[in-house]
Amino acid sequence: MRLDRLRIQGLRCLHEVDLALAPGINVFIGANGAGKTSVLEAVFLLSHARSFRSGAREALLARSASRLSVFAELRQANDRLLRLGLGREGARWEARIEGEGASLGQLIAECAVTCFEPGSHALIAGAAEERRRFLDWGVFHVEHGFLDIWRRYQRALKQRNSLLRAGMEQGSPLYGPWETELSALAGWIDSQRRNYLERLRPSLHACVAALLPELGAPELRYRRGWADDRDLHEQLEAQRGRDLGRGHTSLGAHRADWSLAFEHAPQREHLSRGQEKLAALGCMLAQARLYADHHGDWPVICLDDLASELDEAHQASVIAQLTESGAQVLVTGTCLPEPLRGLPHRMFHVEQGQLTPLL
Ligand SMILES: Nc1ncnc2c1ncn2[C@@H]1O[C@H](COP(=O)(O)OP(=O)(O)OP(=O)(O)O)[C@@H](O)[C@H]1O
Repeated sequence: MRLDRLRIQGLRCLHEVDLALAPGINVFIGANGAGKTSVLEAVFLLSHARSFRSGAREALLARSASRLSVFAELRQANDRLLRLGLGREGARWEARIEGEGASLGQLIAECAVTCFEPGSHALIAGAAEERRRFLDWGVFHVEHGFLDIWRRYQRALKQRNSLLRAGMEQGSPLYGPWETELSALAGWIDSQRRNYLERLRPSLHACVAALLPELGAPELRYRRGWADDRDLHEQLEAQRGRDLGRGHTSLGAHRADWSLAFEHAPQREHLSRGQEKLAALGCMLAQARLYADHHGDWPVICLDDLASELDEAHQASVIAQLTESGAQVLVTGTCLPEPLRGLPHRMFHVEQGQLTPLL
């Protein structure tokens, strides 16, 4: 899929931006703080309804604006053109598809964006939440019902946590229904996640090994969030006493995690920061490739500050993979990354939130 047109209003320093994008490579060049990453942030919002940057959602809204919005004309496989919009006024997101109100789930089902940025190494070295998000984004695009089940799971979890925080005694019958619900939903979530990881495994091996051949074969490991030998319902009941002390539910699908280990770097601590980044990028490219296999359409690929994240050989390897795939690519930098010289691309100069196409 590709963005033919992108309009951004009231996002950080981007007050009013309207761009016609090239189907292939688009490069955004400008000084620090010019607004390059914010363009990628806008694109990412359409497919995740959140930013890839940490920090409060309120910070996305330009200081002088009361509303932020992102609008895109998205061309999908088979040349279908979709008009998508996402706006935020106050604390609420509002999605639109073809001018009609839509749920966030409907919006993100239509638009797929993968973004590699300076914080991406967190996928390898950061908290488990980052990896669960990655995994669940992939699962959602194979099985859209996932979002609904995940929300129901979160509601049941909240209820059990409220009982724990209220100090409800271990033997209370109030726990039972929530534990039954959690256990049934977690079982479904776990099986979807396993299926997805099994499908991801071959492209993950190929993409990660292509970027990090020196580390040998990668191995994908998954933990579902509760012990393998008994069902969750039983474990939750047995765990009530300890959970009461902690004030939250310590077992379940919200505790799942996955990791990558390498033949020549069996522990995460064996990876350099650059290798963490490359491993994260490999995972993202693998996910994008699996998406393309499933939907017949590559996600839009964003590469923030590519030249300062990767050495030139790795930049060239990524660009070669993406050029071959035919994916639309949005790259930012303070200058044109060396491997892009000589390749067809559209370039935009970014300065104080203003974008100018360069010929
Ligand atoms: N809520 C906001 N309202 C107005 N301006 C903001 C807001 N949040 C951030 N900014 C400004 O918007 C700009 C955003 O910069 P962005 O991170 O997109 O720049 P960049 O070109 O990617 O920079 P770098 O090369 O340093 O990474 C910065 O100048 C920042 O100070």
